[in-house]
Amino acid sequence: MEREEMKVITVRNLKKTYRNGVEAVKGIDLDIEPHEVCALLGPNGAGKTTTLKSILGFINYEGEIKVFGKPIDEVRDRISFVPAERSFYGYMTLSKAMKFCERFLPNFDSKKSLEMIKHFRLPMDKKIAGFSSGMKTGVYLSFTLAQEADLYILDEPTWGLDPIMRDDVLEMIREKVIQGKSVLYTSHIISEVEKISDRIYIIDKGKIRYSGALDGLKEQFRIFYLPIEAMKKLDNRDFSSLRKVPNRIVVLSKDPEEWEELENLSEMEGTAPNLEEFFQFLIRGE
Ligand SMILES: Nc1ncnc2c1ncn2[C@@H]1O[C@H](COP(=O)(O)OP(=O)(O)OP(=O)(O)O)[C@@H](O)[C@H]1O
Repeated sequence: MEREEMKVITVRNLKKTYRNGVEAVKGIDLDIEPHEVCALLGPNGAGKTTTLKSILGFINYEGEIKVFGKPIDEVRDRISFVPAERSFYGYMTLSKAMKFCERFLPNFDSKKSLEMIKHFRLPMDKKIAGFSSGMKTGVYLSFTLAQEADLYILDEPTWGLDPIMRDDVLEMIREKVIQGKSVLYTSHIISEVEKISDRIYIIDKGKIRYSGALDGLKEQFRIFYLPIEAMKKLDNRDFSSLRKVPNRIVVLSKDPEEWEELENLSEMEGTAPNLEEFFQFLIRGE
């Protein structure tokens, strides 16, 4: 218990079934460590937003969630977030929304926010409802990242941004960790996750399919390309994952004892997977 209190977020057996019967999250555990960028990576509809909404206490759920060892309502002042829906400021102009933030967001740094608004080249006198999706993302980031907090929870923080702005935002996120803060964010863009995350949770169909440090992947797994005939020799074997590509079977194996045998069959050394390959295996593996 004492060790768990050291964690930034602990999620235990989180389940969420919406009223329409959709089981969006089916019993997941998360441990978000301090001073890390942790990514929740998954395809559309995987349950990422539902997980963040549960952590933020915006929806009812089953299971246990603690943030800084406490229920979320006791630590809200230490958290800043970008929500999935970017419609909160509705028909306010950006300058009016800014005044709203100055009044209601704890530890809000107006100067920093203005700098970011300038960086995103957002017009102060126009209504936010008329902004493009990338501009709306810019608005929320300009408010959220200008708030002094210990934990940043960001739902798709690069949604709609052009590649240059996207890179800038990734740097801003990384910068938070350098300053000693912690970040949990969702994404379905693998290259982004690879660039800035220390730890990843891959989620699909409401379940965690992989969790661990990004570096750990390359040490733990090997990929082998085998001729189709080799498949017979592998019958009834329980590999981490198998995929078919034209004329080849691709095997992802976590068992070092197996690697030599697979190397002989493929007549090639196994390679460490990158995140893209690994993700394809988990999500599209057979
Ligand atoms: N309010 C809701 N009512 C009913 N079903 C919902 C609701 N919100 C989400 N869902 C469903 O729950 C599942 C998980 O959705 P969620 O938004 O958590 O996924 P996601 O991983 O964030 O997806 P995306 O990357 O597309 O935003 C989906 O099947 C979705 O249709």
